[in-house]
Amino acid sequence: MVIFPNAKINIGLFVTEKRSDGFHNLETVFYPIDLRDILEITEVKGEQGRCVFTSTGILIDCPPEKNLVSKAYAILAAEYDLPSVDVHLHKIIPYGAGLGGGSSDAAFMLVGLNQLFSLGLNEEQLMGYAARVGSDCPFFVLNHPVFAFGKGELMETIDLSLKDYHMVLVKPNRGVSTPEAYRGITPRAASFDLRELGKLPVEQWTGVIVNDFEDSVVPKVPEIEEIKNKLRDLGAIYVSMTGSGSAVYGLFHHPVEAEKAFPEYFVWQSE
Ligand SMILES: C[C@@](CO)(OP(=O)(O)O)[C@H](O)COP(=O)(O)OP(=O)(O)OC[C@H]1O[C@@H](n2ccc(N)nc2=O)[C@H](O)[C@@H]1O
Ligand SMILES: Nc1ncnc2c1ncn2[C@@H]1O[C@H](COP(=O)(O)OP(=O)(O)O)[C@@H](O)[C@H]1O
Repeated sequence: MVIFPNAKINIGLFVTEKRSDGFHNLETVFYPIDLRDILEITEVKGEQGRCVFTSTGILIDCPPEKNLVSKAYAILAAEYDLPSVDVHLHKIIPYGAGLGGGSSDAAFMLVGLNQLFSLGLNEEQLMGYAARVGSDCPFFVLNHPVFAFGKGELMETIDLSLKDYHMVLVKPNRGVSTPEAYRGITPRAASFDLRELGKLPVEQWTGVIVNDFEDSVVPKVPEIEEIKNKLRDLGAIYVSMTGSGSAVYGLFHHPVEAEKAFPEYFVWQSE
């Protein structure tokens, strides 16, 4: 089985409260984008409970057994008699980026195993297992635009489409780890109800739809501000960092020559 886990961007991100469990409550919109990894799951016949993980592409900075794909397998294998599998990930989505790539790989692994071995899990059950992998993992089970709150695991579907816009995504060479980014945050109340995002024209998002991580992350990765400025110079009508960074996206009315503008960085553009 070959599947293609996709990335997400955050549109607006308010970190509203530090919780007693050490996590933070947030309010954000998760929006799926068509930047994808490649994940191949192969059953090893006659064996049970073992997942051998290999990867190519971007080198992931953690051992195979710590990979979120292995974690997803282990969570299901603890409750179901799963045949052993060989899993190969071709990593294309940058990490330390705020694009949720690892969470997506894990969510697709859960969904893939459910299908491959006919486990009969419904969406709600899959989201429950995904929540044990990470806070933004359940989103990738749904994979349509949502308003997310709580730790990011609670979601309401929203009506929002960016298909009329061209998106350019740029990731500076330096990444940002999620726990480190949360450490720099001072929680504050949300200044806009992101459930209503679809009603606000993109042309009016600047200054209203903000990402609370930017204040603490940008001083550590000054390239983010340079990229935002360059995207604006290229004609972007809205620019923002996604998640805890360090990737930045811009929305345009027309396609632009982004690879030429950012030869030193990872660049992806929507079709
Ligand atoms: C910041 C966000 C915004 O969408 O995304 P990314 O930038 O990572 O993509 C998410 O909150 C990231 O979710 P995720 O990457 O799944 O985080 P987890 O693995 O659950 O948690 C990693 C660490 O981040 C902190 N954390 C995470 C989520 C949350 N709501 N509050 C937190 O304080 C905790 O320190 C936790 O130990
Ligand atoms: N399949 C995976 N893809 C990417 N990163 C993974 C994966 N599995 C585990 N990780 C670990 O997760 C870290 C990335 O998490 P994070 O910084 O939250 O990324 P992002 O903010 O881009 O979603 C990596 O540094 C790596 O150690």
